[in-house]
Amino acid sequence: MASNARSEQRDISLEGRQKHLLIVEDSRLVGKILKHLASSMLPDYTVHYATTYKEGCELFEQHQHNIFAAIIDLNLPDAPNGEMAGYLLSNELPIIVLTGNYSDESRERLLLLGVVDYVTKESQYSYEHAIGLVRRLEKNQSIKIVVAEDSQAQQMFITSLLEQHLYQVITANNGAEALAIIEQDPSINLLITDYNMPQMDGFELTKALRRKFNKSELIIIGLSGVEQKTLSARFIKNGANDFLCKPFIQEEFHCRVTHNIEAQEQLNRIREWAYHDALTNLYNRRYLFDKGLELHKNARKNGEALSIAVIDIDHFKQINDTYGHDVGDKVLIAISSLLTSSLGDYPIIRMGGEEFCIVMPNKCNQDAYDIIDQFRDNLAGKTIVADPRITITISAGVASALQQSLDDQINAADKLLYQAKEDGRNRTVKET
Ligand SMILES: Nc1nc2c(ncn2[C@@H]2O[C@H](COP(=O)(O)OP(=O)(O)OP(=O)(O)O)[C@@H](O)[C@H]2O)c(=O)[nH]1
Repeated sequence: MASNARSEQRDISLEGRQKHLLIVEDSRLVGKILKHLASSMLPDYTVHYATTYKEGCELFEQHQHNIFAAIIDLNLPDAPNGEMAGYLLSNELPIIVLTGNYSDESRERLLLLGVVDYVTKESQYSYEHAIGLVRRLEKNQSIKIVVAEDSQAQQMFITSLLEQHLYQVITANNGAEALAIIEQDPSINLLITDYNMPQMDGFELTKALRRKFNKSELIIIGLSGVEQKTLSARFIKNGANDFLCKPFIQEEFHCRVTHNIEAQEQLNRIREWAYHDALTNLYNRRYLFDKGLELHKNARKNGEALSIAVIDIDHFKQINDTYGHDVGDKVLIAISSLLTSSLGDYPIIRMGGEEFCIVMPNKCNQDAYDIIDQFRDNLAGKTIVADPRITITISAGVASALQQSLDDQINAADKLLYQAKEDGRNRTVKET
């Protein structure tokens, strides 16, 4: 097992840097298109623009500690043979090269040099692709990829391709090693695995991992040789997301890796939306009955404490009736942000209307009561919305008896909340 030294070095060196992009392009028109696209697609970046090799070098020297990547024209008036690319690559800067005309030789030369990608100046899409790659590189720095491959030459080749795109790479010499690495680090996003390996082959590894991680949690790309065509289908049937036949060309490799990572990101984004309440951005009921259920099951299985608190704003209808629904919404947003800043260690769910639920693993009834009642006490009398000035109080119920289902425990907390309302509001009621 060997984590990649160059990636680690780059990660550290980029930490705290501002986002600066260097563009070196002598055509005013192309430069204008790139600057325009950068301002809309990378609004958080400062763009330095040069039209010659000399200017490009000067700008790089001035801002090199902040420059993250460069998009450069291969042939500049004062550097017709790709000298700009050579200079920036010797300074370990990721570069995307623009070229006026494609040829197999120049493609080969550029990829050998170690550029991130080359883009032919053909259409608006080419320029969008170049700018989009900068954002991709930025995200790649936090993506961890395990390469399981017993051939040292193949392992080094795949690692170098991934490094060029700034991924964090961890290598394994066989399936058993890869399995141990991934089991220890659930933040690993992707595994690229060969089939033929000592100790544990690619299929066994894929099968073992699929018992623990589904396809959106861990992407698996299998590698198979041309002489073993059926391996690819078998990889998929054993749970791999995708496969690649060796030998592959670099573009094909990057396309497959990027495509799978972007699909995973898209899925995670959709899942995030599906789990969040649109007004307050707190979790919603769907989250409660997926993740909350898991927490509840685990607590029961391990004999650990888990408390459920249900909180409700007192006389919220009066706020709506007096000031209107918009002000009511402001109050809901304000209390959600207070809940997050005070109780953000626990999942906070908007159950609907002005009712919130907090799942508190490892908290017994008294501990959970103390935390929730402290929050209630701090809130009472505090101005929650400044204009018009609004103060609120809340009532809460805290249930911790785990013999019930999650649903039953929420109902029990709801009953205690009802009692708090009955007893005069602005109070917390726990189990007796
Ligand atoms: N502004 C706003 N109001 C909402 C929203 N969802 C529900 N409500 C309102 O919340 C109010 C809830 O009122 P009630 O259930 O009568 O409760 P309450 O006035 O808080 O009284 P108690 O809970 O008994 O103290 C109703 O007026 C709903 O229309 C929302 O998303 N935004």
